[in-house]
Amino acid sequence: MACTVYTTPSLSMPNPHLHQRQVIFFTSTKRNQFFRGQNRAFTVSCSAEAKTVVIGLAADSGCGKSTFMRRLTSVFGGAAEPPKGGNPDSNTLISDTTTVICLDDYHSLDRTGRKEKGVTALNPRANDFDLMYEQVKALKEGIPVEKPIYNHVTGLLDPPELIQSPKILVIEGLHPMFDERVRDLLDFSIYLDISNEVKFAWKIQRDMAERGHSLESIKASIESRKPDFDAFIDPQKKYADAVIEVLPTQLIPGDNEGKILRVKLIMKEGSKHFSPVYLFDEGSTINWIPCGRKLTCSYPGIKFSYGPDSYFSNEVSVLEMDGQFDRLDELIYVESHLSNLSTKFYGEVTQQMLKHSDFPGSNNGTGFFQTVVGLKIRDLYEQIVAERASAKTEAKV
Ligand SMILES: Nc1ncnc2c1ncn2[C@@H]1O[C@H](COP(=O)(O)OP(=O)(O)OP(=O)(O)O)[C@@H](O)[C@H]1O
Ligand SMILES: O=C(CO)[C@H](O)[C@H](O)COP(=O)(O)O
Repeated sequence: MACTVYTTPSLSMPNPHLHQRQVIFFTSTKRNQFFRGQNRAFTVSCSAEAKTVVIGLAADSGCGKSTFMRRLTSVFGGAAEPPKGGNPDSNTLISDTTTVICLDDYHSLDRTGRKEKGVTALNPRANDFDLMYEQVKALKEGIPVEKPIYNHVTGLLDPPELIQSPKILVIEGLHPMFDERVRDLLDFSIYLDISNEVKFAWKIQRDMAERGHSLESIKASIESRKPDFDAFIDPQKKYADAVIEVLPTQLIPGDNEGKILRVKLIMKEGSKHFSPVYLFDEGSTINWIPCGRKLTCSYPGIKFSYGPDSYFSNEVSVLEMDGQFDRLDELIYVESHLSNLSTKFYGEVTQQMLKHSDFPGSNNGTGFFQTVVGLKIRDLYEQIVAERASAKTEAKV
């Protein structure tokens, strides 16, 4: 961290007069403090450099954040695990390059507190945005923090855990783009926009099949969260650099089963370090049905679309896939028609998809576009690192 040190000639002086400045590298976490040394007083004033690349991932609960995180960390290599020897109910996942923190840890009200006050976890009143901002900022500047833990098993706030500043920090949860101060710390932001019909289908699949909840309780839970979801979570999508929107298919008229999906990757134009992926010809409007000799498709087939559009008054490029793959190895045919994928070798998207074929959404646009966004994030990270390295070299010359 680069800091300016102001020194005084002697401690005996009233109102220390700052007369000397020099820039040093200071590793203490004690910033902007007044220190007394041997016959000298020091005031350390730091304008800390960003060290960590910060990514925000917003979505409602049960909308695929964990799955997306697993795909992202896999792109960087290495497995993501909870902090070693820590709280077994920690929500944090750490790999060699990335640390994923769950913003549920900034709930200021525990489950009982929320019940007493009649607010949901989606309501800003149930969350501590000041602490979220302070800690994300500190981590971005390379300073470790003691982050609280929200325990989803007990519904209580557990003692904090120590989080070291990683190369890439992902903040995932309900509100990564809600608070302007936190939003400004993000180098890239993603919103997973799951339509109500699909969210319902996924919730039924998980909460009924895997958690034994009744259909009525799932419906009631979705309904009770909806007003706060509409007020506080959904509006964040206008800030996202990339939105993955998941809708029911249009290939089967009237389908509301939520099994075959139409998925849009909405990519903001002009975001720093991010250039949208395109199909065939950048900026053109394209409809493509790739089924035939090179891609096996069963009913109802696969349709891709690509083109420019406007999203909350921002210029965007939209890539859409409706339908699902029968054979994942044939995805290479689709991949070879896409450009600007930021892959390191031919077929890397297909390789990633095959590696995680057991993850939800691997046969459709959800898994495909999550993988593509993961590769774009790796590219963004590498660009930022390269820029910093060249800035340092220039500063030395
Ligand atoms: N792409 C997908 N296709 C089909 N189902 C999916 C997909 N992504 C997620 N799901 C379903 O939603 C469930 C939740 O996914 P995941 O754990 O990734 O979401 P989450 O947002 O992290 O959830 P939570 O916040 O509740 O922990 C999965 O178990 C699966 O049933
Ligand atoms: O929306 C959520 C974020 O994932 C959860 O509902 C919120 O964190 C409260 O958790 P719990 O239901 O375990 O008390």
